[in-house]
Amino acid sequence: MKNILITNGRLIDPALGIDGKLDVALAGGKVVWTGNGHPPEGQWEIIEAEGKIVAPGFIDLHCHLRQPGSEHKETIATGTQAAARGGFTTVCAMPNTDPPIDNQVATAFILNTTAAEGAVRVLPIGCISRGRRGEQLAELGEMAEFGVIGFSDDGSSVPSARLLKQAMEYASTLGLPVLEHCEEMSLAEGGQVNEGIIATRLGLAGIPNAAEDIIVARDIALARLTGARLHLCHISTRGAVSLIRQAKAEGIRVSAEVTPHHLTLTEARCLNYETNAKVNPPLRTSADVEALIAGLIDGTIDAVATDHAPHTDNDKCCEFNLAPFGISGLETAFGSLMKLVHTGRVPLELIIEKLTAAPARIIGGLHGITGSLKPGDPADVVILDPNAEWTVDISVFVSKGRNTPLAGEQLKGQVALTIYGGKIIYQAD
Ligand SMILES: NC(=O)N[C@@H](CC(=O)O)C(=O)O
Ligand SMILES: [Zn+2]
Ligand SMILES: [Zn+2]
Repeated sequence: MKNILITNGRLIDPALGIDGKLDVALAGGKVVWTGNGHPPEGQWEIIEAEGKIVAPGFIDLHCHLRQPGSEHKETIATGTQAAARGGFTTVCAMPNTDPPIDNQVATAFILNTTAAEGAVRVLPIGCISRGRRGEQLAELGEMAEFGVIGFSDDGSSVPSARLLKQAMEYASTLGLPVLEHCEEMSLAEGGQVNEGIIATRLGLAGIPNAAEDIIVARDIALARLTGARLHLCHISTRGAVSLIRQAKAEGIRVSAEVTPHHLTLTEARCLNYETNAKVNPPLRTSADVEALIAGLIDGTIDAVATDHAPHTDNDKCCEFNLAPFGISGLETAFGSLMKLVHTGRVPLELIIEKLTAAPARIIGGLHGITGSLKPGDPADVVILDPNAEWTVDISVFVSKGRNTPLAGEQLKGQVALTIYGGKIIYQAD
């Protein structure tokens, strides 16, 4: 491995409060120095970053890698290559695979496969319930010993408040969060898109905001009761944002994430029965999008996570009703978030914080993840060109999932280079 010196870039490291022209030196898989002018003695491979931003490698709290069981949609190999292309050096894998990750052997499979084939670090999330069936608790303690960073039945909510309360009690003795997909089943059942005028025009059943708000409220009540850490996945409604804001003001241990698509797209994308815009939770209205942006800015929403949910062309090439939910998001995350920066809505430094320091805080220091570039930290770095314009070309996606409503779109802001453990793993052409 060559020693790398990244020079003349603008280093943004929100965990350390750094934003300035600083060089970064990497050796032995670690950051060894940041500073100006005089790097430590040695042989350096120079990476020129003039006009670019240098930041800690992005951390995705929520993605679907589909292995085991749906390797035709994605594998740990292809999903982590897509992560590298998106500037991510750590991704947390949701356990809704087949079989689900609900015990230590399955957890070990994810870690071993990653060690053999992964392009970036994969941190497993374990199921809350056995088989993700929502009936009995999974092997939470055993999975914790094997290194899961939290528990989730993502894909659905835990239907029983009693079971979730139990899960929270166990998770909090293990020091881990419960990550909830917020969707009240009886309200959401059969729903295809956001409930409202567009659903009516399309003749599709709707999923109302209340389906999310009800579970957010229930889960906050359980976090208040148990004192456990609750992390709310892919928040999409204005109601959820205000519930989380109140809960945080009360001192409840709740955190939340939002996806790039919920921050930048509305339900209007589903007109024309565009199945690549079919996602769970559904794309909502512009009033919801505004509330999500406000929540991101005021800290109500802690982090941005992709909820990368790859499906094959065949899966999505069908009647809207029959198409699976999900958007392939790793490769477009940064470019689409930059829309918020270029329109003056959100500062660039805040976007970087939501992709680095914030998710690192939620992971809580496990696996040595800091989301930062201080000497001694892993040499996980992303170099960004904030003004490069590019067209989303699904034919060059490295994810097997080409299911994005952004195909053909022009984005401004591109990942130029990704370094993982001191090695260059992606470089834009
Ligand atoms: N978000 C989605 O639309 N789909 C996810 C499941 C989920 O995150 O709930 C999937 O696994 O495909
Ligand atoms: Zn979900
Ligand atoms: Zn998900």
